[in-house]
Amino acid sequence: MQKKATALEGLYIVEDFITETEEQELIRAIDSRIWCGNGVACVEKSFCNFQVIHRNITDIGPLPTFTEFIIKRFKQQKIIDFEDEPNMCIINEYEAGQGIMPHTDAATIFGPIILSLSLLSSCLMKFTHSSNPETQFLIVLPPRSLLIMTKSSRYDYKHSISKDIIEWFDRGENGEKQEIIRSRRVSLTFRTVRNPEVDVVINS
Ligand SMILES: O=C(O)CCC(=O)C(=O)O
Ligand SMILES: [Fe+2]
Repeated sequence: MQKKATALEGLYIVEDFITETEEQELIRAIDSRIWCGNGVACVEKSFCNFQVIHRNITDIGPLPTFTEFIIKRFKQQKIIDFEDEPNMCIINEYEAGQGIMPHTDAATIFGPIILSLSLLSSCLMKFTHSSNPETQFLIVLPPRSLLIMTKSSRYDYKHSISKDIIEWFDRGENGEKQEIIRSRRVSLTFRTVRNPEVDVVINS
C-alpha cells in the first residue's frame, strides 16, 4: 500500500487501500441501512452522521462502526495525524449517469484533509482551478482506492464527477486512451467538522 503523489499539488492516491472482501462487507453494511438525502444536494442518496437542515450542521451521532477499521488504517498508514481524526463520514451513491457538480468542500467548516474511499465502479474526478478554470487535472479513482485531498487541491480547486456513462482518460503511454464504463459507485468521504452546531454552507 503506497501513497502516490499525483500531478496536482497536495493530491495523493492510495490504490488498494482496502481488499475486495472489505469492499463487499462495506457495501453489505451500507446497503442494510436506510439511505437519506441530507447530504450534498446533487447526489440522490447519501448517508451522513451530521445533518444539514437550513444550513445548520448538527452532530447526529458517532461514525458507524463499520468505518472503524478504516479510521484505524488511516492512523496505521500515517495518512492522518491524531489531531486530524475525521469525525464525519458522508456516503454517496452514484448510479451510472449520476455525478457531482464542481465544488470545494467548505474551508470554514471542514479541516485541511478530505479523504474519499471509492467502492465498486471507477470514475474520473476533475479538478478545476477556482480562479483559472483552464487549469484542470483528471484523476482516475479506481475501486478500493483512497483519495487524499490536501493543500492546493483541497482549497484552490473545485472537484467534480461527470454524469458520463463512458469516460476516457490518457494512459500517458503513446497517447493511448483507456475507457471507463461507469456503473454503481459508492464513496465514503471522511472529513473533520471543525465546529459542529454552527450555521454553515456545506459546499461553496
Ligand atoms: O464521491 C466522491 O468521491 C466525492 C464526494 C464529494 O466530493 C463530497 O461529498 O463533497
Ligand atoms: Fe467534495
